[in-house]
Amino acid sequence: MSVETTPSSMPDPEWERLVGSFFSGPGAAPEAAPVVKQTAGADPMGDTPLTPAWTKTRAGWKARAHVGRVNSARGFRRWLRRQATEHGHAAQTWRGIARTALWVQGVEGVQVLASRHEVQQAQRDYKSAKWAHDKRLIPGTEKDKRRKDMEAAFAESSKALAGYKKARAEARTKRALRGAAALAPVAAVEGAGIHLLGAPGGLMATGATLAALALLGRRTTAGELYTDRDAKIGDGDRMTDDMVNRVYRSAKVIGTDDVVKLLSPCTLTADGAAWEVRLELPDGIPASKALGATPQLANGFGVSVQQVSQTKGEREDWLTLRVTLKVPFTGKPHKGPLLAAEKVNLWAPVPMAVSERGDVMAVDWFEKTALFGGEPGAGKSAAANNPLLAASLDVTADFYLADGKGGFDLTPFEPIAQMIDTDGDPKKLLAILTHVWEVVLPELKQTVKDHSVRKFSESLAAKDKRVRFTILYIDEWASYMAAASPEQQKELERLLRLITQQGRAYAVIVIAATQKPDSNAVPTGIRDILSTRWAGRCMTPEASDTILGKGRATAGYNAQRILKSQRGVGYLQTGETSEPVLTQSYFYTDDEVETILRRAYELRQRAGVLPAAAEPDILDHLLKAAASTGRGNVTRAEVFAHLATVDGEFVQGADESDVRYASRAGSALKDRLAVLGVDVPAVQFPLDGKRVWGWTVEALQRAR
Ligand SMILES: Nc1ncnc2c1ncn2[C@@H]1O[C@H](COP(=O)(O)OP(=O)(O)OP(=O)(O)O)[C@@H](O)[C@H]1O
Repeated sequence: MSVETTPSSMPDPEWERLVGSFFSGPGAAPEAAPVVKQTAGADPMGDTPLTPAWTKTRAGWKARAHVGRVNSARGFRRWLRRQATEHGHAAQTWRGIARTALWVQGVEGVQVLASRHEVQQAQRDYKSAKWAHDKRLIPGTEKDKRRKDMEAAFAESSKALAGYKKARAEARTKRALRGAAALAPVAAVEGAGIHLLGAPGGLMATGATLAALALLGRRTTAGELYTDRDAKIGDGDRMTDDMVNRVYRSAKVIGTDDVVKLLSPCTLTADGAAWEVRLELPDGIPASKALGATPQLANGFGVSVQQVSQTKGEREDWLTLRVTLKVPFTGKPHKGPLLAAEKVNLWAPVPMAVSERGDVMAVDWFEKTALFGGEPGAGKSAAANNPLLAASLDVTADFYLADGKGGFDLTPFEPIAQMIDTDGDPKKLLAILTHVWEVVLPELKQTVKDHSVRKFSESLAAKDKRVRFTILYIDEWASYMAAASPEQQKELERLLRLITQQGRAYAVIVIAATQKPDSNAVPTGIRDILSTRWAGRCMTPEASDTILGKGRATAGYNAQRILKSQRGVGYLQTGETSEPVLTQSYFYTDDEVETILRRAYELRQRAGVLPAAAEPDILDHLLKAAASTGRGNVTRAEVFAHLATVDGEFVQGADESDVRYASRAGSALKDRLAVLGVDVPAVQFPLDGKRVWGWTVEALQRAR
């Protein structure tokens, strides 16, 4: 049995080990983890896992104190609420006083009353016997009889009076004894308190007396005891064994007679952010049933569905239940660790996100491919930035990037990318995929062959500089498909499938991001082989399942439940078989992205691995010539004059007439533009009072 209560801020040797090999550079190395001294023999039976060693460190004590404060505040709020009910402590004390007084008074009063009644009756009988006897003119025999009756009535009355007196005396004695019995302990405690501690002792003794009275009055007149039957975490109540069972029963996860066994006590986590408990489900109830009932459980605990998380344990009947006190991930974004890293080793796992428990989620990217999905604004680009920026700081990674949306997300990567398309142009994507398939992959395969190994590895990378990572990132594949012709679509799909299937062993990391993760967005065949999945907020459970796999939503991993306010939150599934974990990705602002990429550029410049600047094409020259006029247009003569300075073909021959030169240069220009697939016919416009042929900057830019 163990309770993991290590908060994110706590030293975590596992994390230190993980990042130890990941970062390098001054200031990048994480501080050495505080040494936690093991006290030998403190736990010979090994049965005290509830007190992890870190709790004895300074930070551990601090965390405990925080938990103590949270618990006290919550306890006080609960106590205040209780005071307004008949279970309030004042009400209990009054009931205790009344009950003690009743006990002291006892039941003898009834006997006293009865004997008094008897006395009254006997006296009435005596009076009437005497009245009958005192009458005159009564014959002697009758007189004697009446006298006897009167004397008997008198004797009865005297006896009744004596009985009454005795009953009253007895009642008094018993009351006095009970009164003494009730007051003696109070007096003794008070006396001892005052004698030993003075006034504070007296106060403490009074408190003890009141507590004893409250204890006597804890049952209401109807006989009810205070219970947490309706207690809910959302109302500030603490999680209890009873509460967990009640909630699982009302959520119909277990039957009314079933009981969930708690494998650990219900504990408030060390950071005071959540209640946590490990539990065992009764026989015949699979964990998936509990995972699918999260909304009902949330209802029972009085919290929102985002606050309840259940994680399957090592066994089918084990679960870890966590109920957070606030909706998680609505605070400040998590600062990414790359800001402090001078360079990165992509062979080590890349920290991507932080889980609800504050654990760092890192992904080992070798032999991995990934799909990032979620509605617009879910945080896909921000999440995908984590592997991209990490790769940028590893000079052995080459970038092939394509953005089908034609946005600006990838523009900062342009200076370090081997090939990039930020226009959503299927022709350019085709060129990228063709290059990766026909040039990059054969070279990588050759490298593996040369070393007679099966695949790339870190040790091979140390021996041969040709062992490099290839990052192929495609944002919004669906937009490319929508713009491509049917032949292009087929070719694009074929190439992407081949690269994804064959590239894994050669460190080709294919990452796709999509707003609408259906088969149009990423072809099913390709989607199925993308091993790492990140599902941000989705419109429907079906969309969530498209990213994470069929049946995940009903099993509790439903990205539709992610709130809009939970920025950058998504289920991260790091392998085909692993369980998705709700995480919030590290977030890098635009400025931070720029800072990291500037560092990446310098790193690559020093290592001599910057991509060769692409040769300007004929359209670039036309645009340059047009820009240099400052008029927004450029004449044919000006274009030819500029081209003559950069390209020999446009130099006028010594014996070439102006007309012949214009015709030859004109057709050369037309041919060159046709090779680029660009068609920008010359137009006429007025210049210095004449009409001349040329191009406007606007038309040239449109063609680009
Ligand atoms: N991890 C995060 N932490 C905090 N805020 C985030 C996080 N991720 C994203 N955001 C916020 O959400 C906004 C949208 O993120 P992002 O551009 O990554 O979404 P997207 O899913 O890629 O959107 P689109 O599909 O339109 O490109 C960001 O500008 C940022 O403000």
